[in-house]
Amino acid sequence: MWRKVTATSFSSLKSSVFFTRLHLQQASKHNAASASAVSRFATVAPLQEKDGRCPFITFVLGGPGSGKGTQCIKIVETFGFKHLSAGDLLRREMVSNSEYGSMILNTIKEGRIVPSEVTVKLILKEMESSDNHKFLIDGFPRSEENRIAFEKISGAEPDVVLFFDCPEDVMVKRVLSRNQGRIDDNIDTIKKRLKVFEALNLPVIDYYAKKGKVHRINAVGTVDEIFEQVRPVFKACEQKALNRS
Ligand SMILES: Nc1ncnc2c1ncn2[C@@H]1O[C@H](COP(=O)(O)OP(=O)(O)OP(=O)(O)O)[C@@H](O)[C@H]1O
Ligand SMILES: Nc1ccn([C@H]2C[C@H](O)[C@@H](COP(=O)(O)O)O2)c(=O)n1
Ligand SMILES: [Mg+2]
Repeated sequence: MWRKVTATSFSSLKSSVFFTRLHLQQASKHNAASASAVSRFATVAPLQEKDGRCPFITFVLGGPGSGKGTQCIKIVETFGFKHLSAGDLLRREMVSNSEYGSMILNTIKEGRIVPSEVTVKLILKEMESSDNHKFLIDGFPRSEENRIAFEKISGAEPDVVLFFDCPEDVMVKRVLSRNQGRIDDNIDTIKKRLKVFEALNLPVIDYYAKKGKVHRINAVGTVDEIFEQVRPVFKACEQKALNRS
């Protein structure tokens, strides 16, 4: 069965090495927001077992341009996971005539984070409709609001958290040369995304680090060099993922 989890108080995070005054200000705003976001989820069902198996969940985290999507492609090829990029799901929703379209567009353009109510629904819908039971959830949770909403609604927590740790100058260079026509790949939005990453995403990584779930990957190097750090993480849990029941 799924492990049931409960939300964590922000006070337990205050001693973290990652924490700064900015984190705490942002975190308390998001803590208040998360309570109301979670209350709007009454219609979304918790994740269920499929064919007698519980999903094996990996959260893939790291700053903008740290190489999450690139490494996810290699993990899918090598280990047969289903890749769900929260950013891609939101971009797809944005262009699909959704009632949330303009809100998502403006939020992404501003480098901010879309309310969990929207993102968690999109992720859970994809998980429910997939035949796979091994998931890479890329770019999620981006904030404590995301994390708490996902854990409460799905009734699950990740088995593994990958953290692609990359210096800002490398991330900026990669994003500016990405050339995929993304509305947020410009220097002004990147600066905002980096601030949001530090203020809201590092606390999530810290939370899971304290639970012993984080595998830190040095994200500087060639794609293949980086994958050689990723490979043993999945090798080590291959049996666990296969035998999940
Ligand atoms: N190790 C690497 N060396 C050089 N370039 C890389 C490396 N990994 C990824 N890139 C390139 O950097 C850009 C950003 O990579 P990617 O899209 O995988 O990052 P991301 O973490 O998913 O970013 P975002 O959060 O903005 O979606 C892409 O153009 C990709 O081809
Ligand atoms: N959990 C998430 C993930 C993504 N977004 C928005 C904000 C991001 O800047 C944008 C692009 O995501 P990426 O492709 O870089 O992973 O999508 C969000 O609001 N919440
Ligand atoms: Mg990406």
